[in-house]
Amino acid sequence: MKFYNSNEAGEVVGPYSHCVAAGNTYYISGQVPLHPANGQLVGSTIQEQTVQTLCNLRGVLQAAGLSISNIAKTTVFLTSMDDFDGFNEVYSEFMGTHRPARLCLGAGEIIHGCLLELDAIAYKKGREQE
Ligand SMILES: CC(=[NH2+])C(=O)[O-]
Repeated sequence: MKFYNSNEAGEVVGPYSHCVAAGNTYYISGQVPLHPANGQLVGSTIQEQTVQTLCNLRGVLQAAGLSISNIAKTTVFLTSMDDFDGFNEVYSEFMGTHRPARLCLGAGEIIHGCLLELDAIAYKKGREQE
């Protein structure tokens, strides 16, 4: 396995790595809307927080040599399903024409009062098994 961490996604907030590759499959830890530079929550609306979360996701993807097109599946946790449309608005723009599989569900509480958390599984062809 190979372990990746990104300065563009901020410090991890617990005992885990930003991303772990097992062969050609990459497991990206839950991303939240905390700013990479200072760890502070960015934004108060679901749109603002989704932008920061996806920027952090992009930072992790880049650290592992991946891009959006490598994402096979995401899991999204929202503290309120009333934010579903607002989240989708930003997520859809971020993904462009790429449409990974997805699970989206409501969560009781997310660290630091974040409105969402999102993790991802990505795939990259041609890596040696490690
Ligand atoms: C924020 C997060 N990914 C965790 O596991 O605590």
